[in-house]
Amino acid sequence: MIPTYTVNQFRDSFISAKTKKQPFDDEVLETVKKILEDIRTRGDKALQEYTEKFDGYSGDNWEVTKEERKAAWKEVSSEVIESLERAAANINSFHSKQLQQSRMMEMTDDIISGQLFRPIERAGIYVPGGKACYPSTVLMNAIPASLAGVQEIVMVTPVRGGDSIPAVLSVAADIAGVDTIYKIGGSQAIVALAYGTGKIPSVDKIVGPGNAYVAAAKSLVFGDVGIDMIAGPSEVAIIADETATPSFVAADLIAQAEHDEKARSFLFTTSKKLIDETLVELKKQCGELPRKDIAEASLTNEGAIVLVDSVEEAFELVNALAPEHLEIQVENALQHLSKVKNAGSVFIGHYTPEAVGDYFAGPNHVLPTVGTARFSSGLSVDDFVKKTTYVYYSEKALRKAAPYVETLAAKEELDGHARAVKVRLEP
Ligand SMILES: NC(=O)c1ccc[n+]([C@@H]2O[C@H](COP(=O)([O-])OP(=O)(O)OC[C@H]3O[C@@H](n4cnc5c(N)ncnc54)[C@H](O)[C@@H]3O)[C@@H](O)[C@H]2O)c1
Ligand SMILES: N[C@H](CO)Cc1c[nH]c[nH+]1
Ligand SMILES: [Zn+2]
Repeated sequence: MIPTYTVNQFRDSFISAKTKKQPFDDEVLETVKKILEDIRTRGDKALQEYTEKFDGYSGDNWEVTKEERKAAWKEVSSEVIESLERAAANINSFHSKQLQQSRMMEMTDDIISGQLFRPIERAGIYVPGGKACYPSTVLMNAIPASLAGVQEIVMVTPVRGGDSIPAVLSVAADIAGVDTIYKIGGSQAIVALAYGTGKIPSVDKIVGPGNAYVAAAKSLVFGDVGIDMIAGPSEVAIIADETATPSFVAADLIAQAEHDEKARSFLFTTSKKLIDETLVELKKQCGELPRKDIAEASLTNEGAIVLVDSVEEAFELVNALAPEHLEIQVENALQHLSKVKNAGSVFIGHYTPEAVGDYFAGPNHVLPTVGTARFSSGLSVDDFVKKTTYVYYSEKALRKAAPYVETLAAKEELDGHARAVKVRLEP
């Protein structure tokens, strides 16, 4: 099952530059480059061929119709609808506090400066669908976009067998304010959203998690469109001491591992006893799991348990790892929050499983992975807002600034710049 490492072995295997994980390999990148060129050249025809090849859907009409979206509500149970609506309310409430107004930074008679906050006009959201169905990811992607005031939210997600997407995704899309849904997925969907294909309109920014093909496509289209991040497989790091409950720890490691064979679940603990008991629990709990094979492969090949000398040492390793999710299951957990430097999202105490954040608590679950939490953040309203600065100077203000601007322009040997000031102040 999940291997144990010493602190040094863990550093060498997971943190050192040489062994650091990449979200996709060269082979995936080459495949996606070909798909990109082909779709840019042949548009809808190529999109249809790739969608048939990878997702088994051969039709050439990808939009989920208004009638289908209406009918979907009848296929979803009232419990699921209520859960989605309650989750959406929490996500909405958390993200609404991220909204910012355009603002003036300075306002005198002679100088005005500030920032205009404007929403992106068209956003594309990717909802993964290869190995599981993620209505929660519809909410997490689309609610911040809706709150930001995005004019058109276009969702893409692959069919999962048959020729339609799961009804629950359509219901979640309605709840979250998605305008249009296309049943396309993988790198072909990202390329279609980036450049348009005839039937699929292009967007200004693409957000959302996905597998290696999706990540590679996002990296290739970046620049022509905006992206939120290049995400790798899901991750959780748990810091636990002797007060942690082995069955809770094991459950949380498994909850991440069941996403994907490549998902990464780590336990850093000061307690040898907790390790022994967690290993027993992992065996027991995996046995009961429908997605047992995925979880076991993930834990065995990508997971790690590390016995540390102190909680401080655990934080040092976690900050170097910069995991997507961090759980702190130690005594007085809240008091350790200030030790967190690098993590996408933190879950504090014995009764805050990451799963409550995945679905319900309010913070976003689209988060930086594979160490990118060192320099980036999870999805938020900010991802859908552009900030344009503005400045006004009166003649008097320009006169005061002129010597400094002219000196700097001269230093850069840009006489035209100096002239643009001088010409205005000449008698
Ligand atoms: N961070 C988050 O918020 C979050 C949420 C949900 C899921 N995830 C992660 O997202 C990932 C989802 O991956 P997934 O595979 O389930 O769904 P996915 O929708 O990202 O990928 C499936 C698509 O990949 C394409 N594909 C598959 N094999 C291919 C091949 N050989 N060549 C070219 N294209 C191919 C197909 O078009 C298919 O539709 C998982 O790693 C999961 O852990 C993250
Ligand atoms: N844990 C995932 C992000 O890594 C998000 C998710 C969606 N559904 C369940 N979990
Ligand atoms: Zn999850």
